[in-house]
Amino acid sequence: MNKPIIALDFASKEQVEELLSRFSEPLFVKVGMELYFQEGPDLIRYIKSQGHDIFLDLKLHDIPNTVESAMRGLAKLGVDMVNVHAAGGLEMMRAAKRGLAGSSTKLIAVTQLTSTSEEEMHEDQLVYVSLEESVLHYAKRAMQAGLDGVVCSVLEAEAITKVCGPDFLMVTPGIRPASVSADDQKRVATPAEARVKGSSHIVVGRAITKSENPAESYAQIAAEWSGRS
Ligand SMILES: O=c1ccn([C@@H]2O[C@H](COP(=O)(O)O)[C@@H](O)[C@H]2O)c(=O)[nH]1
Repeated sequence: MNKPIIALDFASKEQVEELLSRFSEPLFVKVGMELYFQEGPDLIRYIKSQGHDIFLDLKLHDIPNTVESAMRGLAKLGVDMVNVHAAGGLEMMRAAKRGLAGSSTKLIAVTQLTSTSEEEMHEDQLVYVSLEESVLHYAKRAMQAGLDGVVCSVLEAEAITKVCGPDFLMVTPGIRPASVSADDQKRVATPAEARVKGSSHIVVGRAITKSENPAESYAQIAAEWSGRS
């Protein structure tokens, strides 16, 4: 069972240090735009030096040439996972993969953000299929482009496994233990539901980072995710 990925949605290295100081074991953490745009590659090197795995969640979405060059730069950071938006298209995803050639960094594609409801997808994107159909379409395109998996919600995980097989990564944010508010997330599930539906990884931010006791919340979520509680 993969470790829960903790979303370090902070604005400074000091906040990261404070959070990490509460843990004694190696973690899998996610660095997103907020933190990376403030602290940059030095922070990635710092987190690596502390022995943690990193998902660098920058969600690239641009023309193929730009994405390929950007990925060439990110490959040098030695992070464990990076991503693009599948909406950038097949050629862009292939270019992203070329940019990572020679590195062991996993490449995944965001399908539909977990903060998007079906109604919003219709209104904002003028995509008039079901949300699951749209996510499945993007998952198939990501697989066709040779990516390692997708970012999706737990609600689509079973359908993706049927089409893309059990080895295709399904990294699922929108994870909320039963007692925690959904906030801006629309497609949410508990850690136990994620295990049952076949997520390969869960991403958890506020349920840990805003908790009174982050280490305890992490331990509870990890236990539920692995089926130990
Ligand atoms: O579809 C997506 C893609 C990425 N995210 C990111 O995951 C975390 C979730 O944080 P919570 O506090 O647990 O809601 C956050 O960093 C998002 O940028 C996502 O939520 N949905």
